[in-house]
Amino acid sequence: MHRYTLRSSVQVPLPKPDTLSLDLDAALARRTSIPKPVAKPTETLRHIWVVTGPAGCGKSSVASFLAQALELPYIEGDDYHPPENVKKMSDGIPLNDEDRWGWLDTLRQKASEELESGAMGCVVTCSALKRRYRDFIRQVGQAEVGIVVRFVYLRADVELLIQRVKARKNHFMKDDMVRSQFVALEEPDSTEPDVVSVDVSGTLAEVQQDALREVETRMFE
Ligand SMILES: Nc1ncnc2c1ncn2[C@@H]1O[C@H](COP(=O)(O)OP(=O)(O)O)[C@@H](O)[C@H]1O
Ligand SMILES: O=C(O)[C@H](O)[C@@H](O)[C@H](O)[C@H](O)COP(=O)(O)O
Repeated sequence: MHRYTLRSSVQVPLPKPDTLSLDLDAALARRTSIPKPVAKPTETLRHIWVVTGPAGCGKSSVASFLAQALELPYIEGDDYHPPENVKKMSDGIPLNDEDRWGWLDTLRQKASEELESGAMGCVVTCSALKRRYRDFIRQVGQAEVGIVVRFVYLRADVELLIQRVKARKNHFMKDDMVRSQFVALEEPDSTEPDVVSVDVSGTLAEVQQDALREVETRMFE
């Protein structure tokens, strides 16, 4: 488990009145034995980790793992689509920009709310297929000091994701939608340095560990 805290939680027990000593040496020794918290400037940063990529790339499977490992709240993007979007996707019709803006806005609001209510960060799933969608989510970090938005892009080829979505049960998004996701996709490149890219062709356990390693590396940058 990994925790990152805003302030040092070092607890120094106060001596009870009857054990107070007037011996100066002992008092000094006691003082110098108190560990001083080491303040890292980045400890005040709180991250919104947005796990992105086309349908079937493993957003939910990886993000829920990250949230658990990092002890952060988890926001499942698919839970916040309005019914019209779910109906459209269930009918095999890809969403367009207009369908997505309200949903993206809801997700970034939910993420901000988690931080406002005291969370040290949160993990969100959102396909965020296009650069402008990612830029829209980035605005949360630009609006407030101490909040950092970072993206984990789960990278795979289309055929692999068709297979994975085909095998997935009980989801409104079916495999016939995967190609349209790749048509819409604008893969992040080096012009988006806040994106970490993780190859998802390995087993789920491998991908989860790779993603966690990448996130941990950047947590205190
Ligand atoms: N690395 C992986 N290897 C094998 N199966 C995977 C892997 N990642 C995810 N899956 C499976 O693929 C399906 C899609 O994963 P999911 O997490 O729902 O993706 P997304 O949320 O991006 O649509 C699920 O059935 C999941 O169990
Ligand atoms: O689990 C999935 O299959 C995907 O997450 C899927 O539900 C969809 O990608 C998005 O929720 C929104 O749709 P767009 O990707 O078209 O924006």
